Amino acid sequence: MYHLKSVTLRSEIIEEAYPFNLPLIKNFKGFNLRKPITILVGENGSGKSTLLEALAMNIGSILIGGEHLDDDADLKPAGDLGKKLKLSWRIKTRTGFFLRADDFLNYTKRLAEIKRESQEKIKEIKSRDKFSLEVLPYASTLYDLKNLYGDGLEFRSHGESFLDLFQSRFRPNGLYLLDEPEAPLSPLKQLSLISMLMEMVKENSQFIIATHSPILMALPDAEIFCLDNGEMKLVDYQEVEHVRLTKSFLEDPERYLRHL
Ligand SMILES: Nc1ncnc2c1ncn2[C@@H]1O[C@H](COP(=O)(O)OP(=O)(O)OP(=O)(O)O)[C@@H](O)[C@H]1O
Repeated sequence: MYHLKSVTLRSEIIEEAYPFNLPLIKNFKGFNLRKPITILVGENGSGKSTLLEALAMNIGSILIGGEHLDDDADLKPAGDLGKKLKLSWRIKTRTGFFLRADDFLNYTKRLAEIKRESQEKIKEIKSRDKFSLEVLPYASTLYDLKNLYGDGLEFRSHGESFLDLFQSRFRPNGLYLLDEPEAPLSPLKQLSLISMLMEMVKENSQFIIATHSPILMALPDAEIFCLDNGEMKLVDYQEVEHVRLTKSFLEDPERYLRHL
């Protein structure tokens, strides 16, 4: 059984500033989550990330690769919107995370830094006193990193390490908010991601995914909301602009290119 059931507004919106001035938010009536996977599509700037961030703030999700949600000043407006949202749950879960592909690079870099700093610290302490217990916290950090990520995300390509991260951080019964997870992934690896998500759904996890990828939009067991024109509308896969345009372009790229 998946977790989040519906999102509505707690009170009327009277604020004028971002994000309340976005057409999507001005017209927001709420939405139901009737499938384990909810996909948000729409033009650039339609408000997908804003909505995901507001949900993450309301839920108190762990942000992978960024600061703690409450410490990230950029997320303050989304937090204000988050407070206005009323979430109803089938079964509330505290498992899960919020992942923005943009944060991911910082994350692997930061992990590599922590690893290097810990190794250097251990070396430095041991050069002073071979048996010092001061090494323990650093050794424990290295141990945790190895346990979570094996020999290191930093030795893998972006796409590979991104998938590793999913694999190592997914837990059953979680709610996962993913913002454009396709960003570092080849089409083949997007299929791997689909396969991973399908496995996680079998383990009672739920996903809300903002994406521009026609491949990810084809995820089975998903409902697709299109956020264009300031409204949230349920759409069929074949109706989505990204799918229609990509298909038509690939059939005959010249037809488009000669007009550009
Ligand atoms: N901190 C901010 N202050 C003011 N406007 C903002 C802020 N963040 C985003 N916006 C605006 O809000 C609108 C929606 O942005 P959002 O990032 O939610 O769109 P999106 O649908 O996720 O777009 P994309 O597909 O390009 O990622 C955009 O017009 C954007 O410029």
